[in-house]
Amino acid sequence: MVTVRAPATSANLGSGFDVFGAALDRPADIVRVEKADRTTIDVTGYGAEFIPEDPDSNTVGAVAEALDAPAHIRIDKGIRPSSGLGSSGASAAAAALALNELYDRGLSRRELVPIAGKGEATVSGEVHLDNVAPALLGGFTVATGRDVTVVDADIPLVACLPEIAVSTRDARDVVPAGATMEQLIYTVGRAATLTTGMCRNDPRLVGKGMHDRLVTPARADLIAGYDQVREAALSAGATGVTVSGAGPGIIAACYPENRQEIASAMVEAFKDAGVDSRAYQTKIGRGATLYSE
Ligand SMILES: Nc1ncnc2c1ncn2[C@@H]1O[C@H](COP(=O)(O)OP(=O)(O)O)[C@@H](O)[C@H]1O
Ligand SMILES: N[C@@H](CCOP(=O)(O)O)C(=O)O
Repeated sequence: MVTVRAPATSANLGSGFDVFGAALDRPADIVRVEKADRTTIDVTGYGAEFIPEDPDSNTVGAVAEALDAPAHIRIDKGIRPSSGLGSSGASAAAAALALNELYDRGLSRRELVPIAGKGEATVSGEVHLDNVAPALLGGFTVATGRDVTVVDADIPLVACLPEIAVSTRDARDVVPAGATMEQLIYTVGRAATLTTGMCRNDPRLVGKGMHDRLVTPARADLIAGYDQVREAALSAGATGVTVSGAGPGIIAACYPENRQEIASAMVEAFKDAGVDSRAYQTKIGRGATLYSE
């Protein structure tokens, strides 16, 4: 049996749609695999009742098929599905690493990124590697085509998850079809600022670089209370706040001393908007961890 813990991830980080991603220290999914004649899946944990166990519909099924690695796969969800915290991608990344080990396929973590991406695409509709790359490789990742650059950044974060479900597939439908030159110049400036901040471990630059005028406004409209929660986090000391992945999670960058206050402020602001939520005080963390038995 092989067991893997794969972390939640926050994709886009505002200015890096479909490119930027960050592994979060917590929460995480745990995936256990055992060899079998055909693939079967059991799901337990947070939101398990909303996750299909049919291999054709669960992200881990396509991974097992791509690796020609049939297995009994047990998924213990620590990351709620339809969260914007890379829940479906975390299971796919964990399964890729676990099955590669179980069947001794000898692929590197980088080689597993597109395989896990195939699994994730079964639910989101299109391949985007900005969840599975950080889930496998850790840190802050820049995924362009098959090239992934990793920065082992150390940035404190708060991820606040409201009791609203937004599927990545639906949230991709509201992405604008094009951009003006002015919007492109703004986005490049912010993305470069964010990347510099990650390389320097500078929460101020990371927060500044999270601002986005292109994709985020349309997605924010799908999250009740977004503007109030963003304002509350900024007032409590966040250096930047944006939609996490496709939402409804909201991610804030900060200095360590403000993290607790920001988490409370975000939960309070959601409550004022009539929405229950849960805040994770976290930071950029490592990629999936492998445990063999
Ligand atoms: N292993 C899995 N973990 C989480 N969600 C899964 C899994 N397999 C299939 N799904 C489906 O994927 C959808 C959630 O994925 P997605 O919309 O991309 O959100 P998230 O940001 O949580 O990854 C849900 O419809 C869920 O049922
Ligand atoms: N780049 C994707 C990321 C989706 O992340 P998720 O955590 O919501 O699955 C997108 O923005 O659609």
